[in-house]
Amino acid sequence: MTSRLLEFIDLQYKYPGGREPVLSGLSLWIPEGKKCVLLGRNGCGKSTLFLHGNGIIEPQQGQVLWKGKPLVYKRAALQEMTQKVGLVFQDPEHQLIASTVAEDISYGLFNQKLPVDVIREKVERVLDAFGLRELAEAPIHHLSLGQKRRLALAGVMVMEPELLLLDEPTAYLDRYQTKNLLRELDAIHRQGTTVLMATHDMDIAFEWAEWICIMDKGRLVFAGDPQEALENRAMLESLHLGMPLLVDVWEALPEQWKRELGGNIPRSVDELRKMLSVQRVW
Ligand SMILES: Nc1ncnc2c1ncn2[C@@H]1O[C@H](COP(=O)(O)OP(=O)(O)OP(=O)(O)O)[C@@H](O)[C@H]1O
Repeated sequence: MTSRLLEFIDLQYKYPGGREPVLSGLSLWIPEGKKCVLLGRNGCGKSTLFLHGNGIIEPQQGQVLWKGKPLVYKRAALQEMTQKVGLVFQDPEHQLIASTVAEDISYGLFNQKLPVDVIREKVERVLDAFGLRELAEAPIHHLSLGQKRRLALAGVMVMEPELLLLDEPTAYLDRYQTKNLLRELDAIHRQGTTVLMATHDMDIAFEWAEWICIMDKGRLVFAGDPQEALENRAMLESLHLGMPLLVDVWEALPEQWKRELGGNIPRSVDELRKMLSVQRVW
């Protein structure tokens, strides 16, 4: 049975001065070891939920559980949570605090009071893993947005979190950068980290995720695997999420081809290409 790594139970949250609650009875859980996507339109509360995920925001009502145990809202326990649950903000400017790349990556490790040689070794590893070696001494304000985003992810991954929360990581990335990021996330996932990405992009969700959660108006409206989400076409369209492009392509294929291909919508263009070449339909 899949275990629940992080679980939100009946969360309610209204920002001070806000008219409506942003989260109104939201319950969802993140299955351990899966690549998960959180979908929902602008302003439905995805970022607010993420801020509950590692204890930055304390629920006004409801509970957050980590491996079945309620979060403890005390300094030491929260510091531990920010190590276990890495949060990458949508805007890297909200995340980067030190003056150079290497300093920024090491910041959390110094907070953990690790020995200097251990810190140095971890920073070196992450500089290589994220292709930041040549920028190690660069001032942060010299970096491009794409480099800042890469650095924000590196600064979180150096803490070796068990769960990685990414808030719209593909916003403002071109197709090439998006593909690279998804490849990086696959590598992170293969090394044992559970990943949850907030996005509006159905194509990414369908191609990449193993588990999809959909929020609307501060509540969960769907949780399940991507194929199951596609069976709820009316729901996806009513939430203005639309269908992945591959579904439209699939639907345009002749009925006989679809039958010969086994009736399952391919998850990526590569998969479609493979199916078509195996079946020799073109
Ligand atoms: N600090 C804040 N103070 C007051 N209201 C806020 C604050 N942060 C967010 N909100 C409001 O809460 C609602 C939910 O915002 P949130 O950023 O959680 O949604 P989201 O689903 O992540 O949106 P997006 O997809 O556009 O990033 C919005 O109406 C937003 O204006």
